Amino acid sequence: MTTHSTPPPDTTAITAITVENVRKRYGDRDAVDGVSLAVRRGEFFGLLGPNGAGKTTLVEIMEGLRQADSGTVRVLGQSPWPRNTALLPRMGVQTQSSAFFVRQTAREHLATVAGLYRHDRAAADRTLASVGLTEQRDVYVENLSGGQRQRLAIASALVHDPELIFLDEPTAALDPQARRDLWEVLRALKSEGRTIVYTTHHLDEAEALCDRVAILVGGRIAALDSPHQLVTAAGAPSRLLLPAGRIPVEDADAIPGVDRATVQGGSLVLETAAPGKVLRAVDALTGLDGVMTRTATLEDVYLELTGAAGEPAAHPHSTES
Ligand SMILES: Nc1ncnc2c1ncn2[C@@H]1O[C@H](COP(=O)(O)OP(=O)(O)OP(=O)(O)O)[C@@H](O)[C@H]1O
Repeated sequence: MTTHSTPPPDTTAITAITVENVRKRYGDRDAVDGVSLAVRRGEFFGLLGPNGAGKTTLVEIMEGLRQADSGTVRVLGQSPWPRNTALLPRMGVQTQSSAFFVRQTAREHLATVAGLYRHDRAAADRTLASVGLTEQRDVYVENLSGGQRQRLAIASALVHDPELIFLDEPTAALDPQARRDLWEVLRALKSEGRTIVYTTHHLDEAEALCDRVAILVGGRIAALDSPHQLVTAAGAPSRLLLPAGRIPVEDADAIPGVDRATVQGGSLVLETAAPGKVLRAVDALTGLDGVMTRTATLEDVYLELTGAAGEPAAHPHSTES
């Protein structure tokens, strides 16, 4: 009898990164404590979690900058550790401590980085323009503002046209307009089919940009799903806001469907799981002029999961990977 061994399926066409049961310990502290996840090709994948949750450690393991104690990691079908030089041209990495050639202008710096990857000056100019630094191209790196430097760090991660991009809090030092401009740059990168792994503390940003997010707490995944699914599954209450004083708080509390009524910053806030019913009741009482509704956001889910103590939630929303 002959036996046919079936080759393992080639998942590299659909999966950019696979992390299986990865652990990393520093002294007696588990920085990453048995994390498994898969990032799909072309996916905008967010990594969220409080300070010290293990995000940077996990990302550095994926990038091949740090060795896991145990578990397996595959990036674009290859192991990133020991330092895999074949992966470098295919990955773009922006970190919180990106290094610059400080005695160069922004343009010279980027052309130097492009040159390391055998890309030309035109690539440097294109990328400078895409992050809104054309006007600063002749400014020495050391004379750039914090936000401009951050944009140069992002440009340095993009200039060689990588298919997989790691960005670590890229909008941390950006003003609101630059932040929105960067969102457009990132959306364009995604629409070109690139995979983006995005660490951020801005939950609005994760909600606006990411296809899926993993919320890390204490080195473990507390939730992993699309922002929409996480918000829907959490069943967090909606809020109706009325100008304070329009209805006494006690009366508002007694409206059927209202879970809690409070006064916050000039508004009467009604928390409810039945916004339609409460809206109709408010309409009957005072009309709907000046009434605003706020649905639950990823921030509500995040705060519930991470809690004040930052301990892992007992019941993860999803462990899908
Ligand atoms: N090189 C190191 N040596 C010892 N402990 C470390 C080292 N790097 C990180 N840690 C510890 O591991 C834990 C996870 O840190 P990590 O930087 O991965 O968290 P993070 O989620 O990226 O946090 P932040 O949001 O503050 O950047 C923390 O308790 C941190 O103090």
